[in-house]
Amino acid sequence: MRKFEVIEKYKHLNPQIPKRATDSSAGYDLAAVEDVTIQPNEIKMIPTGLKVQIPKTEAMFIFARSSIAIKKGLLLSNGVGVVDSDYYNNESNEGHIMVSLLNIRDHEVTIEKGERVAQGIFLTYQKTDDDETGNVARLGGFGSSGK
Ligand SMILES: O=c1ccn([C@H]2C[C@H](O)[C@@H](COP(=O)(O)OP(=O)(O)OP(=O)(O)O)O2)c(=O)[nH]1
Repeated sequence: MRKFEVIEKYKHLNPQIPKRATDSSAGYDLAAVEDVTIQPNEIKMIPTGLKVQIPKTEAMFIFARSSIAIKKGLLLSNGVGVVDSDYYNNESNEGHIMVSLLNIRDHEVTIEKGERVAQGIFLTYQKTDDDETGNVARLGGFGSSGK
């Protein structure tokens, strides 16, 4: 199953289900679910109001949209985001997909509700021959696996 869904507590804001721009576009455009203002040199997490079901053998990678960097001076602060399949419905934030942006301009920049800030691409990943991770389950959201 590969499917975007709305996070319960954001239903009233009516988040857009991501779409691809053309038939050959690889990325599903991810939009902000509410207005967010980012100060110079500040990193802000942009809520999408969405979660995503992903097959176990895949992850969704969050890549930049070129236009957001060129027009607004916003970069993905983490380079590329990785959304793991077991992030979906985790107990701390239900699997909320966030886009982490850094403002490199010398003035504040506002992202408006519905503005597309990044793109999600589904890719398969490989395991090493001697991988022994086994059945370790994710408990929470960001940073939880290292706690
Ligand atoms: O841009 C991002 C990056 C991550 N995530 C979510 C999905 C991912 O499954 C989870 C954990 O991300 P990651 O593994 O990159 O963070 P970590 O700092 O290594 O935390 P953890 O210990 O939870 O893996 O956070 C996002 O929503 N957006």
